[in-house]
Amino acid sequence: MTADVLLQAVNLTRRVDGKTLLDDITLDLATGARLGLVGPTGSGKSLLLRSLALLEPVDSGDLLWQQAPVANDQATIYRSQVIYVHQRAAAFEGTVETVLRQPFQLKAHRDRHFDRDWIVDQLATVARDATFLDQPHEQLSGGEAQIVALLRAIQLSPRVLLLDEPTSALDRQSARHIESIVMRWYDDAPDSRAYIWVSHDPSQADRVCDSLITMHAGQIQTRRTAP
Ligand SMILES: Nc1ncnc2c1ncn2[C@@H]1O[C@H](COP(=O)(O)OP(=O)(O)OP(=O)(O)O)[C@@H](O)[C@H]1O
Repeated sequence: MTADVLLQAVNLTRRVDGKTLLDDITLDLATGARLGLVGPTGSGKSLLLRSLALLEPVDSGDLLWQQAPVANDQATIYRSQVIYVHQRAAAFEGTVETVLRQPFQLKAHRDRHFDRDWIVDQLATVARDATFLDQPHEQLSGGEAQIVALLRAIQLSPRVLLLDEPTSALDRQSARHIESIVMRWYDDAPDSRAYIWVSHDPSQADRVCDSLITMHAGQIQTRRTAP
């Protein structure tokens, strides 16, 4: 099957206080891509991912979604297709179920409905049962909060996940749980989905990525196929 280009960054550049933080970044993300983003601390990985998620501005360059520039009035639609997952999940009030239901109150997701059975099925793959939904979110462990953050995103069926070190603060088992949720989302529709995964863990990058981009000082240094 031919891959379709979903997301394209063309010559993205970001400068702050005379320092170039992103330097002429060009990359494509096609359907089926499992792209790893690696590089030393401060090389610009998070900033790039956040720029792709429209969470940070750029000074120059273009961002294209399915070959068309992302116009200001399409940002909401774009954000429902391209979801950024932070390395530490935000804290929320209320139960896990309340937190998972919240996105459906937004205008952008009004045509969708919370699917409790689907969530319970997902939780089973990470050794949690339905009672997990009744737990207060603020009492969850870091790993559990990250599971909720991920399920909150993927229940919306995004085409692209931008995963910013989603397991860096977690123990090994929790990290594997996060990986299994992402893989399940990807494997459900690999011909229409893709992700970028920032990781400092080479064995994880080998496990979850097919190709790797290495950043250094705001630039793309190398592009290669994962071993
Ligand atoms: N909004 C911002 N305004 C100004 N400087 C920023 C901003 N975001 C990031 N930076 C700077 O840009 C550089 C790259 O930061 P970034 O967080 O993207 O690095 P990183 O490669 O993700 O690092 P790490 O692996 O430690 O997470 C750093 O010097 C950082 O201080």
